[in-house]
Order: sequence, then structure tokens, then C-alpha cells
Amino acid sequence: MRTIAELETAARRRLAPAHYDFYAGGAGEEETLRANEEAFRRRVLVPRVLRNVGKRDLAVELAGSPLSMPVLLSPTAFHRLAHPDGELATARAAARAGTVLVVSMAATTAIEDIVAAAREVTDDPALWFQLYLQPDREFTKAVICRAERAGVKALVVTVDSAVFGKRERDHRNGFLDLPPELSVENMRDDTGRVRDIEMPAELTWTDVEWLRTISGLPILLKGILHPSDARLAVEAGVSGLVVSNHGGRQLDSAVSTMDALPAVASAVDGAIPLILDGGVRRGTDVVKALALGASAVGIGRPALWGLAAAGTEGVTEVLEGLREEVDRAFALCGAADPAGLTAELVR
Ligand SMILES: Cc1cc2nc3c(=O)[nH]c(=O)nc-3n(C[C@H](O)[C@H](O)[C@H](O)COP(=O)(O)O)c2cc1C
Ligand SMILES: O=C(O)C(=O)c1ccccc1
Repeated sequence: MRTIAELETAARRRLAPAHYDFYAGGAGEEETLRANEEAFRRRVLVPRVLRNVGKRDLAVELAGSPLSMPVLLSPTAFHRLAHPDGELATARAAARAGTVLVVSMAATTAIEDIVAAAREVTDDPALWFQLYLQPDREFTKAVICRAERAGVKALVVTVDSAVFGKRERDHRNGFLDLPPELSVENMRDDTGRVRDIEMPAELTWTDVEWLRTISGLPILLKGILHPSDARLAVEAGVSGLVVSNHGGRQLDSAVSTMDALPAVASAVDGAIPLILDGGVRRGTDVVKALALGASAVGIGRPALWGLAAAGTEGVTEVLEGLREEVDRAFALCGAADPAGLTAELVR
């Protein structure tokens, strides 16, 4: 089994340079992109021993969906740029691993087809749908109804993107849009035209209330870093938060997610689950995030590297590699299950 770093090397060899840069890059100086990984390296584990870790259970439940381990696939755009099977491959790997795939609104495959691919692997796959609330509310509602009908189990609203982050690699490479043979299939309107995804600059907490009136699905907010926003999210009645800086692709110089986590966890005080994403590359990263208050972590780029390197098998390699590392790190930290990971393990 290859490490995520090795899969990234394999992916880089296969991808067009501009596509590799689109996946790998961040906003501006890429300070936040680097800070996410660096924040894990800066923390060390102080393990406990003699705690009978002979039987370990990595499973968690989030917003009504069961996960076989505390690792899910964060939403990422354009999987067909990485591999011809695109989101179908990613969905199969997630279903096989028993974890959640958050399908991006910028997916290059229709949500019905993604759900069908996962259902070939398992009866009741857990697929969530990420969205940017569009200025056209009727259209937004239609997209949500379509995803619900297809069988998604939760909605993840991305709130860190009032405007698009400036990814300077993309500007240098002239990578502005998908090649003509690909499109964001879930943005088709009733005329069959594919609409552009608009970044929702005018969004407020009122829109989160509106969303709760139009869908009964659990709603999670993705891109929360400030403890005051975390408190408002609890008041708004959402089912969970993703502590995320969009993998350093939005506000450069934003706090790393591991540095943001403790204050968010203390603000939420267990009321709703927290998912952390950004920079997770090793099982010990997962353990550090859980110890400091996350219920699970999300991975973005690692899944894209697996996908580009080897399709479904590559994403499986990433997920099973992480599972093995997480399990080993639990054992060596003296934790038999997620509840056994406490803040005292991290310095
Ligand atoms: C190529 C790429 C595309 C992304 N597309 C989306 C998206 O469509 N919607 C979204 O909410 N987040 C998107 N993200 C952010 C991820 O959901 C996630 O927050 C981030 O990748 C986590 O950091 P990591 O890549 O270090 O694991 C994207 C990230 C990357 C790298
Ligand atoms: O690349 C991204 O991070 C992203 O969020 C996105 C969203 C819409 C279209 C393309 C990319």
C-alpha cells in the first residue's frame, strides 16, 4: 500500500500540469495551504499505556450516517479531470470503505449516477451533497430536490466562499474552466442548460433558516473557523459543522484548521459534531484532530491523488491506508475507540 505522498507523486506524473496545479494549489501566497499540514507536525502525541486496546472500534455516526472510521471524503470539484470514471470511482471507493462521500456541487457526474454506482457496492450508501446557495432560490431549491430524490442523506452548505479565492497557479496556467467535454452536471436547469456556479456573496444566517424550511435533510455548514460563528450555527439548528478553510483555497492567511479547532470545540461544547478538514495526511493527524474535539476528519486532495493514480482502487488505497494508520495510532495511544481520545494526548 502506498502512502498519500507516494500517490501524489503518481498522480502528478499522470495529470496535465495545469490540472495538477488546480488540485494542489491554494490561494495567494499559499500560507494557509502549508499551515494546515504544518499545524499537525507542530503537535505531538503523549500516549497513554496499559489500557487494553485489544478490541478497537473506529466507527462513528454523523448526522444520521454511519461511518466505519472517522474519515470521510470532503467535497472536491471536477473528478473527471483526474480519471475518466470521475465521481463514480470515488463513490464506489467510499461505499466500499463504509464512509461518507460529500459530492461537490461542482461534480462532473450526475448525482443519480453517483448514487447508483455506490448502490452497486452497498444497499444504503451514505452520500451527502455540498452546495453553494445560488442567488436564484428557485433553482437552488430544484437542485436540492433533485439531490434528495436521488437519495443523498445530508446537505453541506459551504459558507467560506463569498467570492472565489484567488488561486494564482490557475491564473498563471490559464486554467479557467473545464474542457468542453466535461460539465457540472448537477447545475442543469429545466431547459437542460448547465448554469455556472455563482459564489454567494450575499448569504446570511437568514438563508440558513430558509434552507431548513425547504429541506428536511440534516444541514451541515462547511467553512466555519470562528467560535462566534460556531455558536450562531448551533443556535441556527444545524446538524454539524466542518471546521475548514477550504484547503487553503479561499482566504489566504486564514488560521489553520487545527489551530482553529480548540476554540470552536469549546464554543460548541458537544452540542453538534465537528468535522475538521485541511492537511490530514496520516493516521496520527486523525488522532490529533479527534483528541482536540473533532468527531471525524475530511480529506480533500488525498482522494484526488488516489483517483488520478488508479481510479477506484487508488481511492481505496488512500482510505484503507488511512484506516490502518488510524487503527495503529489508536492502539499506540491507548484508545480503543474515539471516546478514548482526549485532549491530554496532544501537546
Ligand atoms: C481541487 C479541490 C476542489 C475543491 N472543491 C470544493 C468544492 O467544490 N466545494 C467545497 O465546499 N470545497 C471544495 N474543496 C475544499 C475541500 O472540500 C476541503 O475543504 C479541502 O480540500 C481539505 O483540505 P485537504 O485538501 O488538505 O484535505 C476543494 C478542494 C480542492 C483541493
Ligand atoms: O476548487 C474549489 O475549491 C472549488 O471550490 C470550486 C468550486 C466550484 C467550481 C470549481 C471549483
